[in-house]
Amino acid sequence: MDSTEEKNIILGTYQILSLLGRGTFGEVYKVRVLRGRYRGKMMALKVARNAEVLPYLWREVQTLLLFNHPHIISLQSYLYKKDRGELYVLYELMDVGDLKDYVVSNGKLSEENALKVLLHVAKGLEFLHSRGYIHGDVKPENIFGKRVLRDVVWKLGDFGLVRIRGSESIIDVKGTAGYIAPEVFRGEIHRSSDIFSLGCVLHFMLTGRDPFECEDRKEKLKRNKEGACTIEDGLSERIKTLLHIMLSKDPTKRFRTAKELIEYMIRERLA
Ligand SMILES: Nc1ncnc2c1ncn2[C@@H]1O[C@H](COP(=O)(O)OP(=O)(O)OP(=O)(O)O)[C@@H](O)[C@H]1O
Repeated sequence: MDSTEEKNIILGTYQILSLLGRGTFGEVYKVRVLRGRYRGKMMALKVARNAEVLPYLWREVQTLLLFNHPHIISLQSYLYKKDRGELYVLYELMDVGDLKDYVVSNGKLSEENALKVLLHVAKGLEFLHSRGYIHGDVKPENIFGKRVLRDVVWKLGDFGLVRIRGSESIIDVKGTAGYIAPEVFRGEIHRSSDIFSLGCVLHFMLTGRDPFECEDRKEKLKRNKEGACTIEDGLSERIKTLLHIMLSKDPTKRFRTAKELIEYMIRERLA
């Protein structure tokens, strides 16, 4: 560590203000940019050191560089320090944090708020889907909020498992139990697999639990593989109908893409 880093300055450019969190890649810091194009701005800097997961972060970097959308987290720049085996990635700061923490701290969302978040994320996904990409890891931890005036804008992040449609004949099962579409366990993935995961996110926002929740982890995984979800009682009929479509075991019975979901939401006055 050089002397500038001792003063909490990374690469002579980013002043660390706080630690936002730790993930499998390394740490994410809230930083103030001290020079260059973004001078004076607060941003999120990911410092990735774990060699095993670097390829996933590279995939995210390569994908995000191509994307510019109000509901997809934006990547400002990156730097690879080959000698140290470290990748530094600068993102826009999502000051509300992720949706998982948001629901855990604020409690379940009202239907109106949950539908608002759903629409924001669906718009980000629509952009991806229309370009032939599948996100592959839609879950509350990968959805981030940012305060804009008095409102919160929600964006899709974490593109480490992104895929181009049809690029792999057999796929590995990655993701988080509770949010994986059942066909993914059979080595199949479609854009509608993201719709299934987003349905699980909607269930989580409204009830505080994913639709496969149970004490026993093995049993939960089994239920997820079988697509045996339990939709909690107490939700309105229109939400239950929406969840039944999104969480359908058969991928062809779901919305095929996020565009179809948005069209349905508009038609049914859910958006
Ligand atoms: N742009 C951002 N703005 C604000 N907070 C962020 C941002 N990116 C990540 N974080 C926070 O930093 C922490 C670590 O995030 P990170 O994305 O590195 O985890 P991860 O390694 O991807 O997670 P996982 O281990 O599930 O893959 C999380 O708490 C997350 O909410």
